[in-house]
Amino acid sequence: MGPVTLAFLLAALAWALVAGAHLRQRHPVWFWHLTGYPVTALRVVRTWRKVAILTDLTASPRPARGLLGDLVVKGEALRPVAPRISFPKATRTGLSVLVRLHPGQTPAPFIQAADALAHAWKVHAVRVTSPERGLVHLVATAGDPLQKPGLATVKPTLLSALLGICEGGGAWVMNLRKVPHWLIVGATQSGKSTLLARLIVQFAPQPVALVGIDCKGGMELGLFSLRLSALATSRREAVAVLGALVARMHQRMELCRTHDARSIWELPAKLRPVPIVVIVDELAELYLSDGTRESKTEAEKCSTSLLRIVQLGAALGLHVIVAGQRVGSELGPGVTALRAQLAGRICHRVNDPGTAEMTLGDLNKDAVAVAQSITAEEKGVAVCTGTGGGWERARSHLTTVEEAHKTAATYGHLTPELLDLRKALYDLVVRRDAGQ
Ligand SMILES: Nc1ncnc2c1ncn2[C@@H]1O[C@H](COP(=O)(O)OP(=O)(O)OP(=O)(O)O)[C@@H](O)[C@H]1O
Repeated sequence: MGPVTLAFLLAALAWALVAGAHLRQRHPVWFWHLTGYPVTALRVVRTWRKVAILTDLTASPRPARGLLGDLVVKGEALRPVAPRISFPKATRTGLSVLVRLHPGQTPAPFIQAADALAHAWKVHAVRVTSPERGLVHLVATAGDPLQKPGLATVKPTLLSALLGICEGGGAWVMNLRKVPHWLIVGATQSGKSTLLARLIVQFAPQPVALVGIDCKGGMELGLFSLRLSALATSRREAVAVLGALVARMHQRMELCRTHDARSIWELPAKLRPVPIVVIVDELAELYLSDGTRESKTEAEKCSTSLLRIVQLGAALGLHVIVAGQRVGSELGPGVTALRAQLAGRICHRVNDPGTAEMTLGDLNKDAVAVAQSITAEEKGVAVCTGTGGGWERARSHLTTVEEAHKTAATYGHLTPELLDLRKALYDLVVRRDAGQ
């Protein structure tokens, strides 16, 4: 090889490296389609049989026992057959494979083998779902898209909030018209309050009343006080606000009954009351009692009112979003009933397996395992339900204090007046000043 050819080859290599780096940064999806996908697809096809055998995903056409003269011989089948797979199809962030199950096979061993598949295919994660009987869908994500999340775009609709991005690259949306009440769980510093802030930023421009209950002295939700129709910063205030909301709920019931409507959405637009979203930061502050009669009574009142709102409120335009570090029965007898009514679940990093189990366990076992694997560095990362595919890993958009102030100032004039709630809070002040 002459020096000119060598120089040309080196220049071409250097150009390819620079172009590759540019493509990877500017057009990661193209980069994946041109480079990562072909290699990974070939790896999937080449390793499938071996991986299937090692992870017990095969079936044997012959029984694993036979007769040798008068002896029954038990042992491994000679030729285990791996289930058939489709050719891997490229997705924006990885690839997907459809597996046709052998008769007698179920998706369960595939869910257990997901980690082994991710290692064999050298991808970040493999998700297993079963879109129809006899089929298993394996979705592999090449890298972790939540490391440097961008922000997806969606058309804004009433009572829906774009929270961040899902692992599959789609938008993470909370839609209260579809799932009316939500539970957000996570250890301290896992990202709960940031998620609540994001929710308020998203609901602030909408014709929606926002009511805050932040018994940590209003430190988190107080940032948005200009856009909140009421803010309770202690449990005493929470009792008053929740009581007023229950009374308001009964008025709405009567209004619907008078107009033969089964929900506020069936009422004529000019009669329809404004939807109310109640946001509770740190549930435990409402339930825990120091043993005194007064604190027990307050906790019971909070528990009863919250439960009534989540049981009856959805059709009446009352929605509840509750955040807390734990949601176990140790907080009080009402918590388990409340949790059962909060159909939407979001689980950030947790300190103990029990909390992840309580938050997601009734939905999907492998969602629990994924929630437990969220590390302390992955702030804002959570496993969420209600995304269409059962559950998904997602990361919220980081809302800064400046953004919170700006939102409250910009949309403060849209705050609906809920005079009964304000009056309930005012009466408390009057009673306190009167020494009652
Ligand atoms: N989506 C995110 N992306 C990047 N950083 C985040 C994200 N969400 C939260 N954080 C960071 O994590 C830290 C803790 O977040 P946050 O206060 O929301 O946690 P928390 O669960 O409410 O904690 P606590 O229970 O102690 O109030 C914040 O400093 C914030 O900057």
